[in-house]
Amino acid sequence: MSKLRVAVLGAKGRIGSEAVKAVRAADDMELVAALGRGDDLKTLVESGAQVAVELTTPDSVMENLEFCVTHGIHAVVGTTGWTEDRLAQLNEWLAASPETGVLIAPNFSIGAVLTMKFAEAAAPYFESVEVVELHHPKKVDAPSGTAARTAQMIAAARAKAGSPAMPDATATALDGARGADVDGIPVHSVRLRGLLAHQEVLLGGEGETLTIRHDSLHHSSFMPGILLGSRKVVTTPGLTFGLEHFLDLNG
Ligand SMILES: NC(=O)C1=CN([C@@H]2O[C@H](COP(=O)(O)OP(=O)(O)OC[C@H]3O[C@@H](n4cnc5c(N)ncnc54)[C@H](O)[C@@H]3O)[C@@H](O)[C@H]2O)C=CC1
Ligand SMILES: O=C(O)C1=N[C@H](C(=O)O)C[C@H](O)C1
Repeated sequence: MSKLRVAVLGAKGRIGSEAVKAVRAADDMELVAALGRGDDLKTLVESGAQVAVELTTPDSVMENLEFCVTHGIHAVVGTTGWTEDRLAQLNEWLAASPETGVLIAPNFSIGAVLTMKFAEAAAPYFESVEVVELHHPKKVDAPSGTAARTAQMIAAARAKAGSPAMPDATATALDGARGADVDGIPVHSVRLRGLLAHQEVLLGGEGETLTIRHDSLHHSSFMPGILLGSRKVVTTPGLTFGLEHFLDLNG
């Protein structure tokens, strides 16, 4: 069987360099290109890449994806910074290239995906929910893509269940003291030397609290998700948002 031809964009970065090693080590994949900032995207075409793993920065990801999608190269995207406008633009490009697949995964680690699903399931049963994400201090965006997605899923679950507004008597607050508001869910961002990627979802009800915590201790935690996404995206045209869609979480 022929090997899947995979390229990595952002190949010298923290997660990109780990992805290069993971693709090289996968028996069913061939690393055909490893591009950094300033490298020519035409290399993707010349190398015959079928999948581009996009692990760059929020200011680079759109240009890279436009190139990939318009050249029929599937993409597995871990880069953060997604907004409704950006997703609409990506969907426009995909509409003109209907056989191409793009997976955007706010988080590739199975534990983080499960944290999001558990938080979504638990949210309607508690009066209060807040998200705390904790990352290494070189991270350029806040809140994390994972925390933003978690908060969106919690808010949607609460809206579906008809949950009332959360109790909060705050009358005066310093700017930022109550965190960022993501669809009505407070999200707090900590940047601390020594950390990698961590998240807590705090849920509170009458006389009890539930804390769902996930820790990524090494970038290796993201690799099984990147490899799985690369294998699946080639047969999944259009936009898939969230690795959970490529996992059987009910089995
Ligand atoms: N979805 C997930 O599970 C994960 C996502 N991330 C996200 O991945 C992104 C990268 O994170 P890190 O590796 O920590 O950052 P980093 O700053 O270490 O790496 C980014 C790399 O991309 C390169 N780059 C920038 N523009 C480029 C371009 N146009 N073409 C090729 N390379 C380019 C930079 O020079 C740098 O080497 C961030 O958005 C981060 O939030 C990080 C870890 C896990
Ligand atoms: O920048 C990081 O490191 C990470 N970014 C992603 C995010 O913003 O959610 C995923 C993970 O948290 C690591």
